[in-house]
Amino acid sequence: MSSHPLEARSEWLPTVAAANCYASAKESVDWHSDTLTYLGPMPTIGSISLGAGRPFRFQPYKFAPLSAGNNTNTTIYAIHLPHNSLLIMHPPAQEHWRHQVPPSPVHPHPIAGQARINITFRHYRDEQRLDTIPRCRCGLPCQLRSVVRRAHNFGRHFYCCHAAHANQGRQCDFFAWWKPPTRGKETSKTLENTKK
Ligand SMILES: O=C(O)CCC(=O)C(=O)O
Ligand SMILES: [Fe+2]
Repeated sequence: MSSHPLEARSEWLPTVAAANCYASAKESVDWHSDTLTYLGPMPTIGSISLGAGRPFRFQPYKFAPLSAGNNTNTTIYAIHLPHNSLLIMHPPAQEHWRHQVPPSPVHPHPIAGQARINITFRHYRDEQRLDTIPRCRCGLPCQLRSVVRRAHNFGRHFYCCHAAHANQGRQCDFFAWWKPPTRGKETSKTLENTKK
């Protein structure tokens, strides 16, 4: 059941499982929010941990609204992810928070030892497809993100150029606010070039 107006209206049915293998305690994932391009705004992500236990850290963005028990936006929270555990990142986990798996001591597993496998289950939304996502001036599909570094428009979703990773660091200045699909029509139109 969706509870946020921007969440997918359809039932959460994972269409993608993405696996990460951390061979040892040295392997880590730095601070980030998960890319929203195919998930759409306000996704729910299920995350299974297998093998060595590792800490998982999360921290609200500076301008995220404070909630009860969240005293300052610099607080870093850590939870232990043991073997065979399920972590569910509910909305607005990606828009208001960032997360990481730091390089830190592991709780070894009797068979896997230091190794940990993480599988995230993600629901790619019907309307967030390669043929509906806008293309930037480089001619490549855009990335969907939300505003995280400014108080103004905090949390608002936008498309931007994602060419740099495939284009030797070069990218264009394409910008377009994400617009919810009109009811009954699974399209993602955008409001191009309005100010951020
Ligand atoms: O390994 C984990 O528990 C999290 C990995 C992660 O953040 C990701 O794949 O986006
Ligand atoms: Fe992540």
